[in-house]
Amino acid sequence: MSDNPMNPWQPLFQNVQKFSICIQTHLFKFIDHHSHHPSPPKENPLFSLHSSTSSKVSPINHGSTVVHAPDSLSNNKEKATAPVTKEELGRATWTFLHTLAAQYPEKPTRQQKKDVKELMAILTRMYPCKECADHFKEVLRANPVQAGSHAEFSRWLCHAHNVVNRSLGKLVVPCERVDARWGKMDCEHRACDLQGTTTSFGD
Ligand SMILES: Cc1cc2nc3c(=O)[nH]c(=O)nc-3n(C[C@H](O)[C@H](O)[C@H](O)COP(=O)(O)OP(=O)(O)OC[C@H]3O[C@@H](n4cnc5c(N)ncnc54)[C@H](O)[C@@H]3O)c2cc1C
Repeated sequence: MSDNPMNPWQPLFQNVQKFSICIQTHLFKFIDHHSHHPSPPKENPLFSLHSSTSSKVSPINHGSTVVHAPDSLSNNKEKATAPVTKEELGRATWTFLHTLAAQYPEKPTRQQKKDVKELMAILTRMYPCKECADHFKEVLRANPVQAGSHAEFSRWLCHAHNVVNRSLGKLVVPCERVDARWGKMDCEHRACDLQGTTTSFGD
C-alpha cells in the first residue's frame, strides 16, 4: 500500500500506532523503574502498523494490513521467541498479583471477592508451570483466600507468597510492611483504581 492521503484506513492506522506507542511507553517506564533501562523509544515502536512500507522495517505478515517489525527484532528471532524461565514467570505473576492486591478496594463488591477467589483457583489449574500450580493448590488448601478487604487480601497474598518462598528456601517478607513494597499503579487521576462499594451492606 502507498501513503495515499485519500486512504480511508489511514486514521485507523494512526490511532493503532498511537496506542502501540502508548503501551510501549508504559511498559518501558515499568522496566526502567525495575532495571534502570534507558528511556523508551519515542518513534520506533516494537511493532507498527502502516499503510505504507519503509526501508527500515521488514514486513512479518501480509494481507490487507502489513505488520512491520524493526530489523533488530525480525533478524533476531531467537531472542524474540526465547521462552521465559520459571523464575521470570514467577516474578511477573507475583508483580501482577501484589499490584492487584494493592488496588483491591477497602470495601470490595461481592463480585470482586468472588473474582479474586476464582482467579487464585484458576492459577491452580492454568498457571503455565505445572509443578508451581500443583504446589499453589496445596498452599490454597491450607490457606483459603481471604479477600474481605484490601488489608485482608494483601496480607493473605503476602502470607501465601511467603509459604512459596519458604518452600524454595527464600527469605520471607514481613507482611505488615507489604504496603511499603507494593503500591497502586501510577496512573493519572487514579484511572487504574478498582472501584468498590461505598456502602457496607449487601455482602
Ligand atoms: C503462584 C506461584 C507459585 C509458584 N510456585 C513455585 C514452585 O512451586 N516452584 C518454583 O520453583 N517456583 C515457583 N514459583 C516461582 C517463585 O515463587 C519465584 O517467583 C521465582 O523463584 C523468582 O523468585 P524471586 O526471588 O525473583 O522473587 P519472587 O518470589 O518472584 O518475588 C518477586 C518480588 O516480590 C517481593 N516479595 C517476595 N516475597 C514477598 C511476599 N511474601 N509478599 C510480598 N512481596 C514479596 C520481593 O520484592 C521479590 O523481589 C511460583 C510462582 C507463583 C506466582
